[in-house]
Amino acid sequence: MSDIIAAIATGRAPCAIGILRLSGPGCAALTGRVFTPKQPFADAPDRRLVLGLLHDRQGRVIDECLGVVCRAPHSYTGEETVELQCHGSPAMLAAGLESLLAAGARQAGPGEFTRRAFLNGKLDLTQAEAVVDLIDAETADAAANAAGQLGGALKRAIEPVYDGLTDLCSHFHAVLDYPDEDIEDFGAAELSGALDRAGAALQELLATYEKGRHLRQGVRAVLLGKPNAGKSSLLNRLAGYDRVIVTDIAGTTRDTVEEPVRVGRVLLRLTDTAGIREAGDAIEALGVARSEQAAREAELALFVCDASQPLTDEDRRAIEAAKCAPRSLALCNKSDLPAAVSPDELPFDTVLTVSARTGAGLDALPALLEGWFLGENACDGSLLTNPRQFGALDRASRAIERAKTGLSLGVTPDAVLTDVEEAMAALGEVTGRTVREDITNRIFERFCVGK
Ligand SMILES: Nc1nc2c(c(=O)[nH]1)N(C=O)[C@@H](CNc1ccc(C(=O)N[C@@H](CCC(=O)O)C(=O)O)cc1)CN2
Ligand SMILES: Nc1nc2c(ncn2[C@@H]2O[C@H](COP(=O)(O)OP(=O)(O)OP(=O)(O)O)[C@@H](O)[C@H]2O)c(=O)[nH]1
Ligand SMILES: [Mg+2]
Repeated sequence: MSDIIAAIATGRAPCAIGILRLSGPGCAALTGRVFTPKQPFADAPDRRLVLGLLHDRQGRVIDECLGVVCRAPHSYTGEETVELQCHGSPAMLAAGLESLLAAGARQAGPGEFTRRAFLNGKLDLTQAEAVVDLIDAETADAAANAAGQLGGALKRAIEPVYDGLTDLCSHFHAVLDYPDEDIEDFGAAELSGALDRAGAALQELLATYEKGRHLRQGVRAVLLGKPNAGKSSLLNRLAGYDRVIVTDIAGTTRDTVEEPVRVGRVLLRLTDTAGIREAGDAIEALGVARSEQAAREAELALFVCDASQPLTDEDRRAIEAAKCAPRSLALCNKSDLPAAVSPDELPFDTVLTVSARTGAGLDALPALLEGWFLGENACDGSLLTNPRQFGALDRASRAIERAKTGLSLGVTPDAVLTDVEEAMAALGEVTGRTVREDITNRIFERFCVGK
């Protein structure tokens, strides 16, 4: 039987409401020793807020707050749970927590509430991982996809594949039980059809990962150009505030600076770089080297030129660096000044004429980037976003491919079976059916305390 855990479930800054949370059999009675509504809290009606006084370890009243009991099994964790909705003073919440710990609760570890929900079958592992993704979501689309997975979207995509493979396994076991019969007698075509379906379903899911990754982690993007082109001005314009220093001195930015920037529905992890030029001193040389490194690591390069000046060799060097990224586009900046560069001089499929100073032309960027990186997805949880899940599904898919090849080459049924079982184990790691404890530990470590 599990013990009673307690934690502050809300943030560490003063705010309107702060929540203390407990889970474990008997937690209502335990809470009743420090939280006193009119009726004893242990007898409070299920899932109904009651008003009462919260006492610290010394018995002093430190808050007037609301408490609620959710009795097992109808709670988030599946156990008896209690929440105290207090005024949001971090100091008072800490004193309240201490009081609960003194009454016999234990400080909850990171993700321990959700771990209990997982262990009690309230959530599978895809849903538990969606909880962290939801908390970490940096865009509404990322939240929508995580909410879909919390609702079981990924689980529903994977379970039928797992069930299909379970059926296959029982066929193969039948084959193994009658070693004198030929595998053909067990419907080889049917077996390979089932493998094909499982493989195709996994491929479909794996193919969503690129967009899913962009949704969850954002797109690594870099601004490249010669000094004074207006890279830092563009970063500030996209960020919506003066994040980096802008001056008319060439070589203002000396090191790379990263800033998350939302462009429409796309989250860019945008890196501003030192202008690319023949370096004057050692620090500048390092800065330029870093700019070129950032370009190599980026998924999107934004080449910026000062379109009020003719192109130079420095521009051409920056163009070359930008072309190293999988996607690139050119921003012809300073459109508020008379133009000395025409867009078709630039060797990019996409050239936008913009002004960091006025913001002109930048409104074309959201639709463009959404098309490239998110596409027309519904954000309903159907996108695979998590590298761990991708890795395990990829292993499952490879194992199925091996089984298919084995079957077509006529290898022994037990060899094919080994591959199918490996695929099932990998799928089980995603849903949590067959996951090892060290893996679940690592997953729940990513959670915050109180979740
Ligand atoms: N105050 C508060 N807000 C919260 C949570 C919470 O635990 N407390 N949540 C969590 O961190 C999330 C909501 N998730 C929850 C999911 C299930 C249940 C629950 O009580 N489930 C029961 C009853 C279901 C029902 O009434 O339909 C069950 O599954 O049996 C509660 C919260 C977000 N907001
Ligand atoms: N007229 C005009 N000036 C701009 C525009 N964008 C930037 N500038 C000016 O150009 C100068 C250089 O801008 P920065 O943003 O510092 O240029 P940078 O590319 O970051 O330069 P380095 O950090 O030196 O590589 C500043 O004086 C800006 O005010 C623009 O759209 N129009
Ligand atoms: Mg700069």
